[in-house]
Amino acid sequence: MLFHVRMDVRIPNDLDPNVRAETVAREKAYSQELQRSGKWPEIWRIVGEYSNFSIFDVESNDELHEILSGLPLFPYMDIAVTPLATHPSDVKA
Ligand SMILES: O=C(O)CC1=CCC(=O)O1
Repeated sequence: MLFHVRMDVRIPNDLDPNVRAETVAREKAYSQELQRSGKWPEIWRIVGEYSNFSIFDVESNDELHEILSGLPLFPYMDIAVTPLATHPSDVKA
């Protein structure tokens, strides 16, 4: 199952800088492990924003929820999920 996910990162300005750096480093490692596994095949920075567009390829809504809620930056994010279906005009389908 494919999902388009938008993540808007909203880290509070008063968060301790060491906690911020450590959380961002854990986020990168968590994300890269999922990218290597194939579950997070695309991640793109949205130009001019501390946000990304990502594609997830997972087995279920529950699996996506588990992945997203496990993001180290999850407490500091607004997340919007869009389920994707095959387009009838897609030449690859
Ligand atoms: O910087 C972001 O867009 C948030 C994020 C998600 C995965 C990652 O490494 O950073």
